[in-house]
Amino acid sequence: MKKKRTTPFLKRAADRELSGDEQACDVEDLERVGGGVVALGDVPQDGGSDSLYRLLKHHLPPGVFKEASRMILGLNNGSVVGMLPLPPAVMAMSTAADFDLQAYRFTAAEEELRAPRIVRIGVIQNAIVLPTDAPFADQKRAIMKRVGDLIEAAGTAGVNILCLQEAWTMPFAFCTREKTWCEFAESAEEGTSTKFLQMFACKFKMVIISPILERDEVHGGTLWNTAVVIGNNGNVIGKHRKNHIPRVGDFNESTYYMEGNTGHPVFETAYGKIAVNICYGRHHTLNWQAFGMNGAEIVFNPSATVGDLSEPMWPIEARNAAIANSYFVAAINRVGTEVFPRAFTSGDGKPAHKGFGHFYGSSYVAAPDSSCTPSLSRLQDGLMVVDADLNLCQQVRDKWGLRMTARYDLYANFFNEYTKHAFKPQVISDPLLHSGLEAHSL
Ligand SMILES: NC(=O)NCCC(=O)O
Repeated sequence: MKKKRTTPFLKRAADRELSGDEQACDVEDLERVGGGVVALGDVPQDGGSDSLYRLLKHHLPPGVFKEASRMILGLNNGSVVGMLPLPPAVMAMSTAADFDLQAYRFTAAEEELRAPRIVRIGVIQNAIVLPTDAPFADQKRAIMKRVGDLIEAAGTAGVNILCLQEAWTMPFAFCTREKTWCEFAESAEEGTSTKFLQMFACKFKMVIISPILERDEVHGGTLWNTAVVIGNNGNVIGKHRKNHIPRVGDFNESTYYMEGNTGHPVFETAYGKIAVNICYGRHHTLNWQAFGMNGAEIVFNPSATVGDLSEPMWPIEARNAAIANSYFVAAINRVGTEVFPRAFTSGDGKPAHKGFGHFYGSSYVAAPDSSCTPSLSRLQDGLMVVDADLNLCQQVRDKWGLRMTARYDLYANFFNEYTKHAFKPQVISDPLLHSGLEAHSL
């Protein structure tokens, strides 16, 4: 019997020498996919298939799959998105700890005056470990242990900048509106998760973005949805608080915290200029744009979102932001199904329920030239490692001129008018609509 492998393809890819033009998608064993196929219209009870990419690989003839993947992922610097070989030790870690491991590389054209600026990006997606009715301290400790194992793998893979998922230290309990979950909040600067990650940042000389539920003791213990940015020397460089708070479906986050007050900071790190657009902010194009205007070269989008609500949007929005703003985007979503002890409702007519639905993982990285990696598993914890030559940002800006043609003054004026109470929409009506003349009489 064939041995089941849950993290199939990049482990093997990294085992062998890759030719320069090798496709990023040479998947051979897709056992999970075959088992997870559902008929159109069915709602999968188990989270469904492992990934669209593996589904296609499994069902298409190889030549058709190659062409389909070129069309889906696009071309990076004129070639298919390349695979990145990883040290065998990292692959061994993914086997031992059973997480999806994928690695790719985005190149840029060689320049005469600038050396390549290659940064190794890592993203981690994970499920909670213990049931949500376990003691909070145990839940948090178990998540930190699990994520610690994944961070070790990222560090061993030589990741320079690592981002975790939104509110990574806790279940995404904001659906419940119960205040007991506020206990998971901690100080951005002094909290246990920050101290925990500072250790890894020092050990691996790695910048780490840590999205947590923040308690701001200085301002009356208020709560925020915050990303803490830890520098490669273990210092806290700064933090960003989520700008746009969802009020959709079971995402009852506005019960807990307010819209952020930190603007659109870009953090200049040893490895490049980075920013964090937290989850629901990805639906707001101006949010993406402001980070770009402040000079971000990579924007991370740590998220927590579920299938019914957003899965069709997921592959589009972060990728579109990378294209529209000529920077790299790393989109990270948690994985698994979280069930809470007490049923809740969200005022949408649905019966009281205890679950949020399936967090579909599918983390990926998109490049400014519209190319994109495949996604991590929809079902499994995962680490994606991506080399990105940041020179690509300026090259794409020079090619497409999107900043130059943006007409910011036009829009500044428009927004200025729009935000006035007396704003009148610029609508030019067909005079015949209100003239009493019927269309058929013309
Ligand atoms: N965490 C969060 O903001 N989720 C909102 C749902 C979504 O943006 O898909």
